[in-house]
Amino acid sequence: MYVVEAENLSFSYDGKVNTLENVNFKVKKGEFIGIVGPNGAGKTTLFRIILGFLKPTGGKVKLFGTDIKHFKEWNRIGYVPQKLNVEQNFPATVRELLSLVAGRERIKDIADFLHIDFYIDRQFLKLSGGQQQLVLLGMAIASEPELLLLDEPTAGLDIHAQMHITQILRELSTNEGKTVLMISHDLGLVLKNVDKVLCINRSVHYYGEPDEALDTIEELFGIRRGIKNGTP
Ligand SMILES: Nc1ncnc2c1ncn2[C@@H]1O[C@H](COP(=O)(O)OP(=O)(O)OP(=O)(O)O)[C@@H](O)[C@H]1O
Repeated sequence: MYVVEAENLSFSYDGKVNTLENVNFKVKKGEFIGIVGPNGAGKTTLFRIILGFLKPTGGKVKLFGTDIKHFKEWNRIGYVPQKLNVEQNFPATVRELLSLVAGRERIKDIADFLHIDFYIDRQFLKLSGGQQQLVLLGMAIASEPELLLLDEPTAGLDIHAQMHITQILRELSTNEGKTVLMISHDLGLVLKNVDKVLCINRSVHYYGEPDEALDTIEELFGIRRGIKNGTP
């Protein structure tokens, strides 16, 4: 059984233009998948479909073997948004935010695991971008979901924060068998850390091991290497 399966998945916002067209891919338990593609490629749209916010206009998506039309076990899925959309003076501390989704013991476990304990009583909005991302990840994993979706979790973070988050995602997939889907524009980070790359631009251009993904990705992004096969 696969954790996520897209079969000839298509989606259109306006009934005319397909934002996603004939998308096919399968994700096994414990896999760490990097989703890449140009701006407007349909990556976030794909997430919205997997999260049940949008319905496929063609084909289907299965979660844990069940057609999404009939899927009800949403607590098996955790979602990490790019940022928390709250008022500028939103006063909650990290602990208060975590207590919305976890009991005292679980908060302690999460804080230890993510190394966020030393700022747990600080106001969320006064934390750095990297610290905020870890808290959002903490909220998403509080209910121990089996599938985690992350929308650009390392955007705008420095190299240290990027590595910390990626290392945690690697650990969640390798050691705890969580399945992780991560949208990212950071090709270096994706190619170095994931099990498989899903390269999408309306349809799937590449789905497989990172080693062989580079040519397709460069083509898709219109990047030309200075020297290829010895010729400039
Ligand atoms: N609510 C909406 N209504 C109509 N069109 C939309 C809506 N949301 C997104 N789109 C369009 O669908 C296409 C795909 O958008 P999507 O946000 O899925 O791309 P993306 O790959 O996540 O892009 P980015 O890398 O810029 O975040 C774009 O052309 C976008 O303008």
